Amino acid sequence: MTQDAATTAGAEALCETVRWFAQRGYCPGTGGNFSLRVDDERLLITASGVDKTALTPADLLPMTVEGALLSDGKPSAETGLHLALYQRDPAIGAVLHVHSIANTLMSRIGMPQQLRFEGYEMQKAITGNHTHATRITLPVLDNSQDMDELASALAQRYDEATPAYGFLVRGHGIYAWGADLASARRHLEGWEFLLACELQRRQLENIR
Ligand SMILES: CSCCC(=O)C(=O)COP(=O)(O)O
Ligand SMILES: [Zn+2]
Repeated sequence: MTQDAATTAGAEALCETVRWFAQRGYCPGTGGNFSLRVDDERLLITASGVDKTALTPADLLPMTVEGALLSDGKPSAETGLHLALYQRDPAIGAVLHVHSIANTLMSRIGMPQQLRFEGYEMQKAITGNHTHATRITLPVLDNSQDMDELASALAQRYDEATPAYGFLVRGHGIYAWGADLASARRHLEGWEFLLACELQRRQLENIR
């Protein structure tokens, strides 16, 4: 597929964002997957199993929002979740998924259905939040190797996930999205900071 200038620029920007996270340890063992909406019908998504620390546009595959692959290659094993989000909300412009120690552990300790955050200035990184003095919630879905099952669990909890612009998958990682790449990245950085703070606070305060 030949790409127009906007798609080429979007691919470069997505790769820069992926490398930024990966080089900071958010994508160990090729973990994580990333996508960017190109227009109403098409998106770019990372190929499966590639090293995210050195990602280039050649590692991005074009596909339709309905799931038809538009080039050769094997798209992310978690493509189904990305598609479910783009299909659910045409305003979603980018979806980012990473694996960190904080997001993996925080979804397991006490097996929560959601995590609550209160009192952190960083809460303002999540669109719609203007103060630390409120409580925000991040839903936790049980992990599954069946993307249809995960997508249907997400559909049932979508109203909870909407204001969070994200959700955790238990023992697995976090998904975050936004209207564009910059806001998706801000949401992901914000949630990762909040999760790392809470994990460390629990350790320091001996909370289970
Ligand atoms: C080695 S991590 C296991 C797979 C995973 O959870 C992930 O995010 C990466 O899968 P992909 O097919 O997108 O490379
Ligand atoms: Zn994953």
